[in-house]
Amino acid sequence: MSAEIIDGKAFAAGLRSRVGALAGAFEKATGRKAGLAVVLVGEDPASQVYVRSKGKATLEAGMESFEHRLPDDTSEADLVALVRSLNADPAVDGILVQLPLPKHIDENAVIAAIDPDKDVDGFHPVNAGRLATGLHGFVPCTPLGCIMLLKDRLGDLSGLDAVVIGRSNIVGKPMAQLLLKESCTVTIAHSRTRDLADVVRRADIVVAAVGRPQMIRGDWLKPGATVIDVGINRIMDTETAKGRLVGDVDFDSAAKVAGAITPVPGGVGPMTIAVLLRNTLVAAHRLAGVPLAKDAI
Ligand SMILES: NC(=O)C1=CN([C@@H]2O[C@H](COP(=O)(O)OP(=O)(O)OC[C@H]3O[C@@H](n4cnc5c(N)ncnc54)[C@H](OP(=O)(O)O)[C@@H]3O)[C@@H](O)[C@H]2O)C=CC1
Ligand SMILES: Nc1nc(=O)c2c([nH]1)NC[C@@H]1CN(c3ccc(C(=O)N[C@@H](CCC(=O)O)C(=O)O)cc3)C=[N+]21
Repeated sequence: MSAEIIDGKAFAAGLRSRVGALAGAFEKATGRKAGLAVVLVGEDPASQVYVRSKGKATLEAGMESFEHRLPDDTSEADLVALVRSLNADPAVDGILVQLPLPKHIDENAVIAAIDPDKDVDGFHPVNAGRLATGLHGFVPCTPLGCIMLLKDRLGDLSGLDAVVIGRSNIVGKPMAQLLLKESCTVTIAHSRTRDLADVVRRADIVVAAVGRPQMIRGDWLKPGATVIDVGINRIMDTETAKGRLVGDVDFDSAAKVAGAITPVPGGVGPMTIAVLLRNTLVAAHRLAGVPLAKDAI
């Protein structure tokens, strides 16, 4: 058996073009473009790549992109002051502060300073609380992108056994909340989980968000399972002696057992950016008081 490859890149391209069309309609209705502000502190090369691709995608969708690059030694107070000025800026609908931040800055303090109604990452405790209690709010981009791919492939997820590996605030926990909302039976595994292989073997849906290259192997999977690989790990390829990107799942062995699997790259990553644009467009409509049909995107 060989798994179907879930083409996140193609799905994300479709989502981006739908967002683009609605962004055009928003501009016509309001006379201004929806705007996303991205804040990057420091020179981390991976973060710089992400921020550049977010900016490019924002412009391509017909939205305004505001990039703020701050030096590594920026103080927490200065960063919070910038966030507050973006909260107050009527041209800015969405605010994203790229993580991780330098060690001397308290990430929670910065996230808490973001206006929850501009928090398109969905990281603010108010939005986490809204998700946990079933209220409308912003949902973190990566988990929301994963749910879109799962529903596209499986339709109704109700009653399925789902295992999420990882319990971070930005991926694992909101992912589990979303699967619960879809009426899956959800298990959250983490570094203290005993016999992870045994937990994974029960699952119809496996979401891997660990940060350990190729950790989840094909022989752990239930045959036919749907595997969503969130991991982004840069490793050195021993054969070519070049760096390459791999997920948290050992793709080759998993693809022999799974029913469907997302690749890395080209799976969840592109969805994260497309959902970010979607969330920004939703924020713009709410802030401008322009209605957007519930299932428009
Ligand atoms: N595609 C995309 O758009 C995105 C990809 N990522 C990628 O997803 C991965 C996870 O990111 P993130 O959630 O931020 O990472 P974190 O490091 O915040 O969390 C990792 C989680 O994995 C758990 N874990 C670590 N080791 C093991 C183990 N041996 N067995 C089981 N669980 C383990 C940890 O458990 P514990 O809590 O016990 O420490 C923790 O809950 C990374 O590769 C990251 O690069 C992240 C964001 C977006
Ligand atoms: N405030 C904040 N919000 C985030 O959403 C956020 C963040 N901080 N910090 C870092 C992580 C990581 N992340 C990714 C986004 C896109 C790809 C992506 O597009 N990946 C491509 C490959 C890109 C490459 O080649 O490097 C792919 O998987 O195909 C990956 C990872 C968002 N994150």
